[in-house]
Amino acid sequence: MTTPIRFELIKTCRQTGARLGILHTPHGSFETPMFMPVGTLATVKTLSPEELKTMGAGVILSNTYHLWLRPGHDIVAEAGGLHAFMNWDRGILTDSGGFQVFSLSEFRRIEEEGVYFRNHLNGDKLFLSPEKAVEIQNALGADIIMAFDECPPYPATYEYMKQSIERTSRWAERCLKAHRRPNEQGLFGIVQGGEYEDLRRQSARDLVSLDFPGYAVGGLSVGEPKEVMNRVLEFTTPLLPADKPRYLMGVGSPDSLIDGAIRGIDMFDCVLPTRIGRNGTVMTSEGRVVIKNAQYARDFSPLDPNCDCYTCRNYTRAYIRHLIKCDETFGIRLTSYHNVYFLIKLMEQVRQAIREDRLADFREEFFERYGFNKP
Ligand SMILES: CCCSCc1cc(N)cc2c(=O)[nH]c(N)nc12
Ligand SMILES: [Zn+2]
Repeated sequence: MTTPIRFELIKTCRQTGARLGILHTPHGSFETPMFMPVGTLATVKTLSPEELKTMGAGVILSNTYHLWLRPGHDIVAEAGGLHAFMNWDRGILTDSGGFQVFSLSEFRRIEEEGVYFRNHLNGDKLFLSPEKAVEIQNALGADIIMAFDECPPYPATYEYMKQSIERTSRWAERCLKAHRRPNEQGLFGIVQGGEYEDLRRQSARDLVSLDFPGYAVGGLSVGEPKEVMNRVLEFTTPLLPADKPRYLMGVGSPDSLIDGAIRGIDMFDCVLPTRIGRNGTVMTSEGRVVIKNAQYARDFSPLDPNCDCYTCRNYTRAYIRHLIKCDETFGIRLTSYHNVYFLIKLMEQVRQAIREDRLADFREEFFERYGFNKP
């Protein structure tokens, strides 16, 4: 079998152990560590593919659960798959849907065969299994697809977590068997286990024995303190093969991206930049700015004086505040553009710091300026 996904390790930062790599996919090769913007319903909200390319996005995400419900994976397949449907010719990754079922739907029941739940849009009864999740992702046609997993809430008891990861491992094997396009789409396994080191080891051992082309660390960014996330990463990423890509799911604040890269993560995704952008909050090199605040009414400087994005080169805080206050769509386009650009460029700076073996120094400088070190 020719694997469609290959990770090329370029170098390791001598200061931190962070990795500089290249993720090779059927739709291009992209440097890592990378930030992947999320386009849940086949669009990164308010941004065009051309804008995403201009800012340097390589892989974007879409969502099995949402696209299954609307417009239906059969329609996307008829369009020629997600790349054709959304006019995106670079990398696409789809999540398997389990997380969204647990986070969006009520009245759910988890059984060995799969998950019974209600459609969050109309209340219809639905069932999602490892086989169905892979069937949908095979139809959507993303370059990277994810195994169907359970992401237990935080905190979860040890007993609950143990039976959950053992079922997730059985589901992972069923996903591999159900995968119909292994030469075109790389199926990643998702390590679970919460904050329990022995369960993380058990989950990683099970999944690595199945030899996936890549691995995700799941079950984080679910409300746990950042110290817990960092501790879990410290003992989990070394369990994963060094020659395979490592994807930390749902992680996206600037400090977590830097701390995740330091702990050996290559790929990140998060809805944060577009989600906070829609309520007028932006990330800048000097910390977060809530643009609606009255202090910006006569502030004719850019969102971020150290940013060269389209928004920061052409518009002022006063103008963007005005648009957001008036619910003008162009306002959230400008904040979303800047926020996605900010995280993509942050990862460029992280990669440069790895090249120069100075990621720990970069972390110190960035945290100081952003205000992460403030008590
Ligand atoms: C488009 C969204 C992708 S990431 C969603 C996500 C986010 C977080 N935080 C955890 C998980 C997880 O454990 N499993 C799965 N499948 N997905 C997760
Ligand atoms: Zn900007």
